[in-house]
Amino acid sequence: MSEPQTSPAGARPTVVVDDVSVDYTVYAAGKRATSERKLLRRAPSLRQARTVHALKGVSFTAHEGESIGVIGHNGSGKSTLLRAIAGLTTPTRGTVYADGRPALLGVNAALINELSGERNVILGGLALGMTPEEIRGRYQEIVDFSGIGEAVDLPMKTYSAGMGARLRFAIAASATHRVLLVDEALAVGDAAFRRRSEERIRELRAEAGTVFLVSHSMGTVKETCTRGIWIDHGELRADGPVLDVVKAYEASVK
Ligand SMILES: Nc1ncnc2c1ncn2[C@@H]1O[C@H](COP(=O)(O)OP(=O)(O)OP(=O)(O)O)[C@@H](O)[C@H]1O
Repeated sequence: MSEPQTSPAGARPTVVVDDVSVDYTVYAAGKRATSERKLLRRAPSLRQARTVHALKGVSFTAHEGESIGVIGHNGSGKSTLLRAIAGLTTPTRGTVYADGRPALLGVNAALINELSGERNVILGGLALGMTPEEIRGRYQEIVDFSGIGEAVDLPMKTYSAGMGARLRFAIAASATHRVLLVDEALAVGDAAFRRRSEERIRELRAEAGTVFLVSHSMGTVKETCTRGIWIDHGELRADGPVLDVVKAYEASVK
């Protein structure tokens, strides 16, 4: 079960995670050292600094056409793994090799709250490397996918959390990525939106990309993914066919 998944016949590797560890330094009272200023402000309590080993020597290879569900309990290191693959977090040790620029689409994707949904579709599309023509061509499709309707003309700050997250997902899923990283985005929508998202993930996989999905919903993972990766306290606990990995994980939390 913990042996690495053998590659699908002839499929090209898209992501190689080679012995990756990520450490975070956490300061007194659980404050995170996110900026130099914060660090200086907290200087008197530096001696209370503590290291969190968020990922510990994780290795695996992903291939084109795979859809990989990343599962594990809260704080086990799943988001950190996705951020490392996207190049947003630098591993303390080890290396990530990736095909193209993996796109991380999560409920946190940076859009501007003061701007309308429409402006944000353009902004998000440009950030994902689409040309203005491509964005114009896909605009209606993105808005329809998000299901936010006429609210697209209103500033994003007037949206509910679910509406904002759906629009972010719709923008990011509209581009064709070689490697797409989805962090819990599917948890935010209603049943109809979830169905559209799952369908889109299947399409992206069929386009020979690789999809990583972090989710606490084992149903979604089983329906959407071919392979499971279980991260437990920062370590790769299991890697294999999705049904086997989900079963082992569920057995461990009972
Ligand atoms: N920027 C940061 N600074 C300090 N510690 C962090 C930071 N980001 C994450 N951590 C810590 O690293 C560990 C792994 O966090 P991570 O967010 O990767 O877990 P997760 O599996 O995605 O959790 P969840 O399921 O709750 O979203 C946790 O202990 C978390 O508190």
